[in-house]
Amino acid sequence: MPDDAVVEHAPAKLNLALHVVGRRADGYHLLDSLVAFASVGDLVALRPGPLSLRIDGPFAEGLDDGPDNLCLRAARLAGADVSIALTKNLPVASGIGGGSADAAAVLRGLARMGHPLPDAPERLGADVPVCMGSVPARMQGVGETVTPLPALPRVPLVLVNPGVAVATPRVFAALGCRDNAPMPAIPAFRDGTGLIRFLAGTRNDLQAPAQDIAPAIGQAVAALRATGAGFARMSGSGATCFGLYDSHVQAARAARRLARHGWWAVASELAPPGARG
Ligand SMILES: C[C@@](CO)(OP(=O)(O)O)[C@H](O)COP(=O)(O)OP(=O)(O)OC[C@H]1O[C@@H](n2ccc(N)nc2=O)[C@H](O)[C@@H]1O
Ligand SMILES: Nc1ncnc2c1ncn2[C@@H]1O[C@H](COP(=O)(O)OP(=O)(O)O)[C@@H](O)[C@H]1O
Repeated sequence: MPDDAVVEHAPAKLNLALHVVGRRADGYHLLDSLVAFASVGDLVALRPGPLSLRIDGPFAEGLDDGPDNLCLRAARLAGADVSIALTKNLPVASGIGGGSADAAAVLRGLARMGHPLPDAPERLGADVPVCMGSVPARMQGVGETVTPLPALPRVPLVLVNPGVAVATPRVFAALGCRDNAPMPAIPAFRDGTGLIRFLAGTRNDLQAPAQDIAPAIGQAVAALRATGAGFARMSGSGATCFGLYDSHVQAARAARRLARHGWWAVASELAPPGARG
């Protein structure tokens, strides 16, 4: 029987740099972030039918498939009745935007099925606008200002999650200073070395407060460096960390070593534009 599913890849979002540069009156923080996407991600498949959600995949357990799931919230925002199958490959609530990526993938898929994109997708989450395009971008404001950047080099990387949950609001609340300097101007990068040189002059302002809450994050970053990463940092509000490597062989070997700690560790690469898994 032919399958009429519309399939969308929901790539992991990486905050390669994340500067917190202020705070709005409503408590949301103003950000300045270099966002990229990895080739690893979740998968959503949409089929015509009454609104429903089925979840499988390595991180399906523990993720609620009820009405608050971001896939269903996205479909409701678009006013669409659709049957959604989500393959959850990314750890939940871990700083790589899995929920936002899923919501954006549902909206993209619905657009392919003829449903107009809803206004203000940021109502679903601060990371949804950048996940809509899933291309490298400078993200500012509270996430609603997205400026696409030229393609990044396809740098081999490893994502590692030390298995600790850190709640995003708690990390923001633990920030020492909320008025930090913005990122420097972002040049075009010819290779991974140029990208790493730039990142060395940037920060993730959420890493120190997240590490105070969950010291395993510091251990994960140190372990990435010990496996030869030329650069390692936490993404978003954590706890997932990334390391950038010279080669895919080195990244694959590092992921195998890091997994021996009992951590989720996958080798991937910075996704080329248009990559859809
Ligand atoms: C920190 C970031 C950086 O990309 O990534 P993650 O760690 O979530 O991946 C995002 O801004 C998170 O985006 P998202 O996870 O969609 O956040 P939301 O659900 O909108 O907000 C969760 C909570 O985080 C805090 N929050 C979020 C975004 C922001 N700019 N300022 C904030 O203070 C608020 O307390 C808010 O109630
Ligand atoms: N489809 C989904 N995938 C992941 N998380 C979801 C989803 N729907 C709702 N959530 C909820 O959204 C929150 C943020 O999840 P996620 O986007 O994975 O994390 P983060 O914003 O830290 O990268 C979690 O508390 C989770 O329970």
